[in-house]
Amino acid sequence: GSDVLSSLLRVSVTDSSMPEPGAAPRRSPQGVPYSDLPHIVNADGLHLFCRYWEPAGQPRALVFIAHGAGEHCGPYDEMAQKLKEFSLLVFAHDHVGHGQSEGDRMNIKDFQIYIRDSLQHIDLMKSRHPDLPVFIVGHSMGGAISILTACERPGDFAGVVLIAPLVQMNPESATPFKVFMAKLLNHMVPSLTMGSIESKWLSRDKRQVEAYDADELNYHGGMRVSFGMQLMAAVERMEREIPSISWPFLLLHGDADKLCDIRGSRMMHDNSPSTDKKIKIYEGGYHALHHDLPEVAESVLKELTTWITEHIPATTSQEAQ
Ligand SMILES: O=C1N[C@]2(CO1)C[C@H](C(=O)N1CCC(COc3ccc(F)cc3Cl)CC1)C2
Repeated sequence: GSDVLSSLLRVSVTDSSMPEPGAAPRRSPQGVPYSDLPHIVNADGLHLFCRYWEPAGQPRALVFIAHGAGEHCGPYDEMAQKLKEFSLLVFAHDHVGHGQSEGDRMNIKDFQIYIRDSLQHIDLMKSRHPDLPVFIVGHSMGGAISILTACERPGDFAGVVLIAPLVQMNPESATPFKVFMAKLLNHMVPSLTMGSIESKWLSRDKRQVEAYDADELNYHGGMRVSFGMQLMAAVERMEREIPSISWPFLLLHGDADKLCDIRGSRMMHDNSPSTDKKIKIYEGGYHALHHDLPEVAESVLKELTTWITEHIPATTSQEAQ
């Protein structure tokens, strides 16, 4: 009847890209309007907080930094500042559910979302600097994101630097019984949380461990079973991809790492067909090498800046000179 017609007429076609007039601005988990923060909006409409470190002169290359589980891209400021000194344009974002980005804290429906969002940000920066080579630097879970991102675009990256990447499960934490129980629990209570990341294993430098524990942008809660399953799925995906990895990479791993087993890095280095690959083992090094004892952190910065700058292709104009 006419009331149905009139109610239909009242339906306003809302254009999702334009906020409703008078709609409250989208705010970060810390309450800051995204209109005041550098950000991108991912394919699910979630706002991701971004950071950019732009060199003064012409940049020589783009470097995307992928942070790990439960942390955010802020702690990479020192590394990014160093890369900026070499005229590299560094950019990063807080992955969904991390730091100042939207999304359920340290949880993800599908690990592929991290890779899709990274490619969106990389493609955005490539569109702004079409002639620059692109590198990725990834730590821990961010290393897994970096590996799977480079595998999706095998010819697109001049190089990938992996700092203690998550490649294989820690055998102690992934005994067949524990994996079986995790899968069983995932069906029954996926939101059940397991233990949280033990910060004492992050670094031998207790000031770094204290900074991590005090950083409110880090997630200090327990790890959901469902999140652990996504990490396991990513590990299985990498196992399948490694035999076809042919892009250049640098692996840095501590042999006292208790969070991401060094065997994963050794396996990747030994089994990938890439002809341009390097692994550097830090004796006694803990997980977050870039935040380990000062001499280790310094060596990591030197290794990665040297490796990246040596992997910047000479531009045709230079060759012509
Ligand atoms: O400086 C830094 N580094 C950080 C924090 O701050 C460490 C953290 C990070 O990414 N990981 C450390 C923990 C690890 C747990 O792994 C699992 C747990 C349950 C499971 F079922 C399957 C897996 Cl694979 C994943 C990788 C980033």
